[in-house]
Amino acid sequence: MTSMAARRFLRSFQFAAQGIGTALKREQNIRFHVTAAVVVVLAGFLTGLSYMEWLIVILLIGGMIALEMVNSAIERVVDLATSELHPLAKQAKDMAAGAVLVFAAASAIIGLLIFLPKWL
Ligand SMILES: Nc1ncnc2c1ncn2[C@@H]1O[C@H](COP(=O)(O)OP(=O)(O)OP(=O)(O)O)[C@@H](O)[C@H]1O
Repeated sequence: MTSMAARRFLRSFQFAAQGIGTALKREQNIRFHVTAAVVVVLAGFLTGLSYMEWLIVILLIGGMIALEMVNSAIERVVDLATSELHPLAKQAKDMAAGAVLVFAAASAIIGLLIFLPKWL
């Protein structure tokens, strides 16, 4: 990689890190997901998970936080596009929120399928 390309890559990385920082600072939902992730990881250590189960848990935690950040980004873009009430603005925000709900429900079910048999 040329030093120019490396610098550009590093800058993109810095902007992404700023995005994560902003999300943590401004979005209560994302702080909730991060807290929930810490609880799940602690529960994973206490319960004892297999290699595959850890892979799934890490994928779900990362996916959940990433999707919540995309949802927050969509909310901002919609608010930037219009300050008026518009049916498309509502559809965009509600679909993004719905996507978060779908992934959260799937994650919760998979989490229960992984943890419950070990606890019962
Ligand atoms: N510009 C808009 N036009 C039409 N409906 C909107 C608009 N902005 C938000 N809504 C709708 O109003 C409802 C409440 O939105 P609200 O603004 O309270 O939350 P949000 O912007 O979706 O998220 P947050 O509370 O995190 O800012 C949602 O159904 C949302 O889709």
